[in-house]
Amino acid sequence: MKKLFDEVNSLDKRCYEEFALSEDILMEHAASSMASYIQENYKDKKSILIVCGSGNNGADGIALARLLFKAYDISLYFYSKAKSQMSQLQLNRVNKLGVNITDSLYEADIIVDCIFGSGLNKPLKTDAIELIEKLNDLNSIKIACDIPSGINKKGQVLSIAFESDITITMGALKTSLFTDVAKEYVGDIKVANLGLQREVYETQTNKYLLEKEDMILPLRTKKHNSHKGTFGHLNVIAGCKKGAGVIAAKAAFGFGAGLVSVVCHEELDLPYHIMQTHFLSENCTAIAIGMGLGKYDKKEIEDILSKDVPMIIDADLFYEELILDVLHKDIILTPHPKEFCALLKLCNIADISIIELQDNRFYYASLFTNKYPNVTLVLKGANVIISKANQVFVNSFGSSVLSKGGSGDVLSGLIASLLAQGYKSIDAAISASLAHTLAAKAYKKNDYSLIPSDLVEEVKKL
Ligand SMILES: NC(=O)C1=CN([C@@H]2O[C@H](COP(=O)(O)OP(=O)(O)OC[C@H]3O[C@@H](n4cnc5c(N)ncnc54)[C@H](O)[C@@H]3O)[C@@H](O)[C@H]2O)[C@@H](O)CC1
Ligand SMILES: Nc1ncnc2c1ncn2[C@@H]1O[C@H](COP(=O)(O)OP(=O)(O)O)[C@@H](O)[C@H]1O
Ligand SMILES: [K+]
Repeated sequence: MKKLFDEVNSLDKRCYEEFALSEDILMEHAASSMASYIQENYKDKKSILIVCGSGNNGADGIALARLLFKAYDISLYFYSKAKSQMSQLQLNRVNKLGVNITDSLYEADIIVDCIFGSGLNKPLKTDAIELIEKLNDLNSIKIACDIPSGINKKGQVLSIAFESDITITMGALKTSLFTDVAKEYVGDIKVANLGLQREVYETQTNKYLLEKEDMILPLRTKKHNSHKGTFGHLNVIAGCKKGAGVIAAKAAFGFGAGLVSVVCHEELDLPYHIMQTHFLSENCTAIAIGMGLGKYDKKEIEDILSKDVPMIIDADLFYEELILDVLHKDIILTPHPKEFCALLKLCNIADISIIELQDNRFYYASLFTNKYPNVTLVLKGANVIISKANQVFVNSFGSSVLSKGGSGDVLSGLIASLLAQGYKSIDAAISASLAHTLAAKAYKKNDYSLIPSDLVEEVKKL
């Protein structure tokens, strides 16, 4: 996993104070990282338009113009006059070289957005919105310097943002690049070193971006003397919408649980390898409950929730006060944003709209897990946030391929499967979430066509 930071100003400051690196050195490395990226990846391109604002984001752009002068046909466009000390210094340097400064926006092969970086601290004015609209309409390769202009420090987009293909971010990864809203704008994210290796530049953090290597599959290579019970017995509680439980059960079986039973009073048409029971199994090693639950018998659900068995709770139960009785336990919750808003309200943490939640996902996820430190929260979305106590992990591999009914049920099944097989809650949540999104990524048919069973088939091939 890679470290994520809410802000890097303090890390820059540490470079000046502890390592005696000047702002000029840091900026030279920032610009030089962008220049190398462009030269390595776009050898055949000719023209580059660098659009600059008045601060140090603009200064990065001016320095980039100097570094690529003569290698490409470079033009600088100024949204506003160079104001910061560094941008004036950089401007002085390019003026001496004779870099072209233009007042027209044109469809260069590459456009680099250096209008606003981490300094964006108020809503965009109309002229900035119009500028970004025009840039977005151009059919160029689009690179954002540090962060696409229009995304603020919290990862919110108040009006519009630059739609980049690539964001080259300075020093370290920031949480603002990993909100659901930002995902529409950031493209591929690369990190530019600022004159130090990342492990030296970075300090401690409690937030991490998950990588493929963080997925621990339930491989059986070290288990030879085994039987089906070795790999756990999952009980999935099916409710009114039985399909949800069945999808979860199938996913769980495909992800390695030795036995899977669906608990349901009505007869179900299940594949032969999945069992049906009317009550919890004596030997069950994990429970999945909530998906498709609908109307239920309160006493029965209370009994199930009171069991001392690893448990994942999903969907309908986030609207029920019953859930308050188990939030002190080591359980996993997998709400989507609407369900999480309902849960926050039930817990008296906040009464907010989905928009407000989506604009502050990290904040509310942390509020919740700080209040309930034994719970592992999997807050679904375009970038899934997984959090327990003070730790936060982000899974950014998902895509709109997954925006289908039933995708969440597959996820619950995958998590439950790992719980049944003995994974710790946080490990089950991380590995199953990665498996879910990487399986969707591996799906090669049309991206509108995925159905839950396709997802399970891809999970089997991971
Ligand atoms: N501090 C450092 O050592 C480094 C800074 N770097 C660059 O510096 C950037 C931060 O620079 P700054 O702090 O100067 O900030 P920015 O360049 O992001 O922009 C801030 C400027 O825009 C103005 N502004 C903010 N919101 C506005 C709005 N909505 N409409 C109009 N004007 C607005 C501010 O008043 C300020 O003048 C980073 O994003 C990064 O690109 C990099 O060179 C790496 C090293
Ligand atoms: N645009 C997207 N990008 C990434 N992941 C997505 C996207 N849309 C949906 N998902 C994922 O798909 C799943 C949907 O779950 P959910 O909304 O509970 O659906 P359901 O209850 O119908 O199964 C979640 O894991 C979510 O993170
Ligand atoms: K920018």
